[in-house]
Amino acid sequence: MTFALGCIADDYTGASDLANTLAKEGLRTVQTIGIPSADLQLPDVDAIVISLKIRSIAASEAVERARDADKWLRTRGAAHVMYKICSTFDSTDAGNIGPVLDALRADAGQTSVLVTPAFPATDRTVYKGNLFVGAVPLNESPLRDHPLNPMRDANLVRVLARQTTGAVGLVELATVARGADSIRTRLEQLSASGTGAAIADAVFETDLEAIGTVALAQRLSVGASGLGLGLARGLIAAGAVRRYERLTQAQRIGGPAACLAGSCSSATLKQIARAEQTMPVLRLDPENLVSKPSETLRALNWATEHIARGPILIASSAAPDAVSRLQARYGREASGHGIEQSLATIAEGLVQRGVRRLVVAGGETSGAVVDRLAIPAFEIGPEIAAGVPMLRTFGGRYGEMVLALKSGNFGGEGFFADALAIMA
Ligand SMILES: Nc1ncnc2c1ncn2[C@@H]1O[C@H](COP(=O)(O)OP(=O)(O)OP(=O)(O)O)[C@@H](O)[C@H]1O
Ligand SMILES: O=C(O)[C@@H](O)C(=O)CO
Repeated sequence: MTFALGCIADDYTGASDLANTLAKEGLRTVQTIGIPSADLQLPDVDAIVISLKIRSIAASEAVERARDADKWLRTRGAAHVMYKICSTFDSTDAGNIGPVLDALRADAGQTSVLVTPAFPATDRTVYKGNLFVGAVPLNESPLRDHPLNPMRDANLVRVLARQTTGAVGLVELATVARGADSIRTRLEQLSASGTGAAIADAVFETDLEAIGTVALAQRLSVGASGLGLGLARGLIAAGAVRRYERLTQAQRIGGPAACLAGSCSSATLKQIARAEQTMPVLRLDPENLVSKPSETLRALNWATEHIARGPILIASSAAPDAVSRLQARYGREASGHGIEQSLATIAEGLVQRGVRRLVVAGGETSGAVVDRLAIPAFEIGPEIAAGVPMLRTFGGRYGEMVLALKSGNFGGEGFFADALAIMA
């Protein structure tokens, strides 16, 4: 097996977002869940995206898993590995972006690593090291109330410096806008002064193309899907990969369809409210989900009543004040993990009742669901919304299924209906 680009994603929705971008840019791409087992026959591809679930676990464990994935990719010939993080830089002062970056950088024998979460397609831009979500700095966006990693500082040089052992520098937009040579020169300066990570400003796709070109000459880069776009265009421009036309039509799979939401992002809350106008929606009791196993049974009984008549949505999602109250009572990790596992149990019950089309909202939630269903890999289908492709399972115990794993903040208000329309 040979491929041009190896990627490691810190969560599953992030992985499908990156896989979507690479496929859209013309790279034949497969998304694997964890390191592929020896007996999984992967198709011929240009890019492999290994999905890990390491965004919110202990830093030492995240480092170990990322290093194993990196080793797997390198021993199969990956000259460049991109570590995919969230476009809203989801992390805490304890990690995990910094510790993973430090470890992969040391393994790659590289001095300075380019880092950018910019992703213009979803309005994430970086200027003077500050991350903007739409028109506002990260700390003024809804991410300031994220249930697991509240983002209260928009300055990524500062944010990353608190997580890494090395110094953090900046490649300013004026430098990026002058093109690849100018970025390379700045990176060499930062490297010479021993700077371990360089946050790169980027506002437009042309900025990411220039950053991608420079990154490809190195062994490691860190960023969100915008960086993936830059790397993909760089590979095609260099003739390392021939552009492939992605499928824009999904093959029909049919059968019952369901949506599950564990994301509490403001985008997902609006999408659930909109879905209530078009499909039956069950709002779970989050307190019962954490403390009483019977809540999952209630959900599955409700689903059994409705599923034959059309798609349904089951959600644990709640507004920030309700999330805070639950966390104060049960702890942030215990409530998050408890709800994820309950939603995974509901997903498994739905699939056992014949569901083969499943939409999941939320990165951690998607991770728990996909793990419970023991899906080994996905082929990348048509795009549903920016950053969200339709995924077709590759192998696995339930046969062929289609899924959409939606990052919490992605998609328009009609996302659930949009996804179901494509996953016909
Ligand atoms: N009502 C609730 N109260 C407290 N926590 C909740 C509630 N509903 C869901 N959660 C937890 O909130 C977390 C949401 O994280 P998740 O990654 O699934 O969504 P997200 O952060 O919006 O998505 P992404 O990571 O893709 O941006 C999960 O741990 C989930 O179990
Ligand atoms: O980059 C993003 O914003 C998403 O792919 C993601 O990682 C959210 O979990």
